[in-house]
Amino acid sequence: MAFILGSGSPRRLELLGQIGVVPDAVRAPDIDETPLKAELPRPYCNRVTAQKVAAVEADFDDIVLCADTTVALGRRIMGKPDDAAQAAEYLWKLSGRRHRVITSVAVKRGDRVWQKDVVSSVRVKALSNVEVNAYLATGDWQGKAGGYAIQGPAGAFIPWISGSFSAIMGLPVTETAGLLMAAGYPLYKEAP
Ligand SMILES: Cc1cn([C@H]2C[C@H](O)[C@@H](COP(=O)(O)OP(=O)(O)OP(=O)(O)O)O2)c(=O)[nH]c1=O
Repeated sequence: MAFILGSGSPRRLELLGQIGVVPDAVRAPDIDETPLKAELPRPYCNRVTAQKVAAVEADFDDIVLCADTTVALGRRIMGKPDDAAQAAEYLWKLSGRRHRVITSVAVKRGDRVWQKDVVSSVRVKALSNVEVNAYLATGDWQGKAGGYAIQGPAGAFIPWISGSFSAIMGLPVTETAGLLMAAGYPLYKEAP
């Protein structure tokens, strides 16, 4: 049995490391992340995660883990911004409001899949021009759902969350540990 991280996200590799899990291989899934017409954020996040875990090549007895993080403002899905202008648009929409961050995690082994969605709430302070421009200049928004990352400089814009910090960052460590154990991954080896 090999453990395969089906993700190109350095955050997910780091968060797995937090619980002592080091993948035998890292394989980024290549799927179309375009939302379906009128698709709501949570079903979208769940569907994309299931597609990611189905797309990663692995031997039958390997354990594969994939996840997706989606920022949702009401019914609107905010993916990874294409450019700085879209990141700015997202930040202004999030400014002074509360939004949800959904992370779905899927673990596959053989023909079984264990999957869990974690929904958190995040409040962003009312942002100023100076704050938005300074953040955009860092480039930290690149590759981040909603155009920000709580673990980086944008942490200064977030006075309150309800939910899971690690889920907002990309991988909920509690739920991930549970899914890995369900799939038979030896997370906590018994002392001999
Ligand atoms: C909201 C938020 C997102 N993110 C990141 C986590 C994810 O890497 C990214 C959301 O994009 P995802 O599509 O979930 O993941 P990815 O494309 O980076 O990697 P892969 O599909 O190969 O697994 O946004 C943060 O790092 N911090 C945050 O606060």
